[in-house]
Amino acid sequence: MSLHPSVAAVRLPVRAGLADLDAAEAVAVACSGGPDSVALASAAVFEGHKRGLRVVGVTVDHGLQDGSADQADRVVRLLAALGVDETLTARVAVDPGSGMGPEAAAREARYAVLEQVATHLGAVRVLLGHTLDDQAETVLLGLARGSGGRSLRGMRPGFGVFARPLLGVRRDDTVTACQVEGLEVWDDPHNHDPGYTRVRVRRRVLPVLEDELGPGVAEALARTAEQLRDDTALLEELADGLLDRARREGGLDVATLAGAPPALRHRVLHRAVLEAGSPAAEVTRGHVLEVDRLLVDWRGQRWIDLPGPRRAARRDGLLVVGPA
Ligand SMILES: Nc1ncnc2c1ncn2[C@@H]1O[C@H](COP(=O)(O)OP(=O)(O)OP(=O)(O)O)[C@@H](O)[C@H]1O
Repeated sequence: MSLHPSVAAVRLPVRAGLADLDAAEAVAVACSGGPDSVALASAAVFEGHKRGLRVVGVTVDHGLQDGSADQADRVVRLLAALGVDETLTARVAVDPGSGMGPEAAAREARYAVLEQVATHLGAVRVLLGHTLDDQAETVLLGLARGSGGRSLRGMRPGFGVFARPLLGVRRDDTVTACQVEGLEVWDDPHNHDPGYTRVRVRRRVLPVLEDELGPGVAEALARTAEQLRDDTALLEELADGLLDRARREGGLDVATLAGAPPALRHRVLHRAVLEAGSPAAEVTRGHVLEVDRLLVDWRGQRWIDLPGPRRAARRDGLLVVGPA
């Protein structure tokens, strides 16, 4: 019997994503029980074992919903049935006082614990099930917020120990792959709650765009992200150099930075403000442009107030950002 195209669509990038690992190394799959990460786990077991890798599962129970412990147990059983070598459930309490929204706080806590558990299990990589649809939604959400390249570049295919091998795979394929493999997946009620902007983008906005503009819109949005990733990588590299120098010299050299193109100036200033301790969620483009005026349109202003509270000021040819 030939392989179903959706199963092949999921396995192919997983195989490619494991190709650099040596036999007997371990890879972890982060599984929520939803179709994306279940299809991912199935493909990882198949492709990983073929290469002699140990494949371990990790599921995180945030305890945010009733029955979440049962849900975690179901994922553990499902992963065992798939043939995963070992699965751990990590229970994480989300800090309500973190200043982040509950979703962002849960995500932050999840990545931290996934990395710890993976290390504990001896895994050199942690696979996440984000798909091309997730990427397209991220780009659309960013566009609607007026975000710059750093947001519109979307999710990275890899960062630290994490890898997202399904970033080029449509969600329809993960869902179909689970169906044809007879895998019972969890239908997260959050994914139906129109109170979430992402859910509305997924269920209402993207389908309209695909109807009106033709299929391939999601792929096009994902390509936008990819192109911006290249552009922003160059910008980040240049910014790194200027920020390294600023750390050595106790501030950003005004003459050098004032002569730099706006895209680079703004990037450097944004990062300098965050490094000085202004909370990311509170720093707007308006703040960055105001600090920029200290460089390119200086009319003797003494300092600029920033969230934190922090303050940016010119001092002896340097631009310094620090506590107010
Ligand atoms: N509770 C969890 N435990 C382990 N991994 C998780 C958990 N929640 C999310 N992940 C990982 O992060 C990826 C993206 O999560 P997100 O919440 O965006 O999607 P999801 O709706 O949970 O997707 P899926 O269809 O895989 O369940 C998942 O595919 C999975 O790899």
